[in-house]
Amino acid sequence: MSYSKEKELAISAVRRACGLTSSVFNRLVQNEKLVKGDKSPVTVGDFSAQALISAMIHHAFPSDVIVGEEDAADLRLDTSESTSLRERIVALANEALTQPLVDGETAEWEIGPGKEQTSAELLDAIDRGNYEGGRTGRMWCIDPIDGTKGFLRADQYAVCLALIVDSIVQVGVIGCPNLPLDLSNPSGERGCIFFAVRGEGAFQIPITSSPSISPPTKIQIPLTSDTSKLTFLESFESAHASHSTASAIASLLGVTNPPIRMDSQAKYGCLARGDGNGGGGVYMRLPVSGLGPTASYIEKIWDHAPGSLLVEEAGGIISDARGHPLDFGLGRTLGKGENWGVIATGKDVHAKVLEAVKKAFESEGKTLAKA
Ligand SMILES: Nc1ncnc2c1ncn2[C@@H]1O[C@H](COP(=O)(O)O)[C@@H](OP(=O)(O)O)[C@H]1O
Ligand SMILES: [Mg+2]
Ligand SMILES: [Mg+2]
Ligand SMILES: [Mg+2]
Repeated sequence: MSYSKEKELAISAVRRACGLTSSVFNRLVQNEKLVKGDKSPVTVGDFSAQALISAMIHHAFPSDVIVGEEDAADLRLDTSESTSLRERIVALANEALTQPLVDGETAEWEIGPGKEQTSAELLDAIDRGNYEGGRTGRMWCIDPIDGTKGFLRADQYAVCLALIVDSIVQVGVIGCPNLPLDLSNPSGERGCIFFAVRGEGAFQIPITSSPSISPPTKIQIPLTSDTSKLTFLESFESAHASHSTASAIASLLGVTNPPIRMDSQAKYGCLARGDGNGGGGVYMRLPVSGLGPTASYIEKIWDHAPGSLLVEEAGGIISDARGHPLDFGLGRTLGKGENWGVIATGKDVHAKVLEAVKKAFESEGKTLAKA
């Protein structure tokens, strides 16, 4: 099955959302940030980007369901703070929704100039992301700003969108407005969109372009069997993934390159295009405390769905610490007790990395056997 319409829609929605979030950052004021129940931050950028992407999906594929990270409950409150946030979000989402097409975009799903959505429609668009997930059917998965903490630091973040069909990711798009096109030239051009369709390879385009303007660059994880040449890609936030376990694993593999610590699924893009020192990378995400059923955090599907496809299409393997594939059919998360972290790397070294993970756990007194 070809997913060309879905791919085009996803790239167009992600590109618009990246424009929106970049402009929000430049105009962000302090009271435009909320703290969610789990103490994590959310901004007008997160809400308006989810409204935009969800509205575009609904317009193009009205019967598809959506799992989105954010919900509009806080925006529906009858307080002055809520009202002003809501007004900002509606204005931002409409500005992006009604922008004219860029070269190469198809008008089919275009909401278009003069078709502003009402506040009620946009709040409903955000809340359309409340789907509980599941094993069967077509389901879109939105992380409107992945790496909100990076976004607030003016560092890396990503707008992430995936189409999951019967629990398998078929289309994945990751927009990284602040990521250099070439990581070894940090002062060079910034802004990348990564995309993949299952069976068709992984690609990068500059955020300023579209696949029909300039041909996308095919990206690939470098082939290597020498684990000492690997570069680790880790969360910037030490509360999100254990830096110390990652460092123990790197030592066991003889790695000498310093880790790249970066927010968001931009890491999956870096892995897929071979950033580091030419020796391939490893995305390493292990819980800070506990493991499996006792892990301190349950991973969300929107934090990994597009990245997982990008890695597979670039010649990599993604699994948990036991080597089990990630299961996107368990609901909004990768499953309490079902997922044991995330490890992604090139095909040739994946098994060796898992061996090292096992050894590192044993020396921490942890076992990979299910409790
Ligand atoms: N304690 C925790 N452990 C692991 N991941 C966490 C976490 N708290 C938040 N996260 C997730 O980590 C994501 C960022 O990924 P990374 O750590 O690779 O930068 C966050 O996405 P959002 O920023 O979209 O909320 C959030 O979903
Ligand atoms: Mg969040
Ligand atoms: Mg996220
Ligand atoms: Mg997010």
